[in-house]
Amino acid sequence: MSRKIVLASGNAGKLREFNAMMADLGLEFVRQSELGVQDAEETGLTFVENALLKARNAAQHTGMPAMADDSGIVVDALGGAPGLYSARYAGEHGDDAANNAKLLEALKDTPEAQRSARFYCCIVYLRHPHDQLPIIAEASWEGRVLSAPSGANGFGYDPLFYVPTHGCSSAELPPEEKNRISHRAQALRKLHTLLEQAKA
Ligand SMILES: O=c1nc[nH]c2c1ncn2[C@H]1C[C@H](O)[C@@H](COP(=O)(O)OP(=O)(O)OP(=O)(O)O)O1
Ligand SMILES: [Mg+2]
Repeated sequence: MSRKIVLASGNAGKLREFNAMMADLGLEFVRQSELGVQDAEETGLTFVENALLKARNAAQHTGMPAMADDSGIVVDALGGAPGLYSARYAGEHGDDAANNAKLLEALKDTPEAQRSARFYCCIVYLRHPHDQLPIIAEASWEGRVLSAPSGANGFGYDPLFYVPTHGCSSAELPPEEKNRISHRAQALRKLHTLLEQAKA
């Protein structure tokens, strides 16, 4: 697959990670902001609906193949919250410090054994604006919420997400290791396999 893809995200952390991972997969993309595409309204009630809304918006505004990621942290003790609403959990969209503080507060009386959580990522790819057969890949990454932030890498909830397989937070992982094992890495690899199979 050779055509350039418009990446329908405004999240600098995600763009950094897609930049690193897509190069390795031979996928070439351009950020939607460089093409004047405004963010889509995320009015969906599921991750896949929101990812589809973002990808469709970018494809319709550019006429190009488009890819979008909708992701979040799903916390068992909070009935799956903040989940779909992770980016605006504390109210202001993208205020990572406020979102993390609110999550710590919400779990302040929750013992370690009940702080299980997962990052979830859904990626949608559209070949063109009218594509009726989107390619969809999803993955989750199991962990638990720490009681204090740790680490300076990554973005969003990484300082609070403990990765049991590595004994550290996802913000303490070297970026290349996170880009090998994360929900986003797993979902992108699945999408790439589906793209190859579909020769999209
Ligand atoms: O690897 C991750 N490490 C830490 N936090 C993460 C990760 N992956 C998603 N998250 C959090 C950030 C944000 O609070 C929400 C995504 O929300 P989400 O709507 O998909 O993205 P966004 O609005 O920041 O940018 P955009 O929609 O333009 O892609 O989940
Ligand atoms: Mg968003």
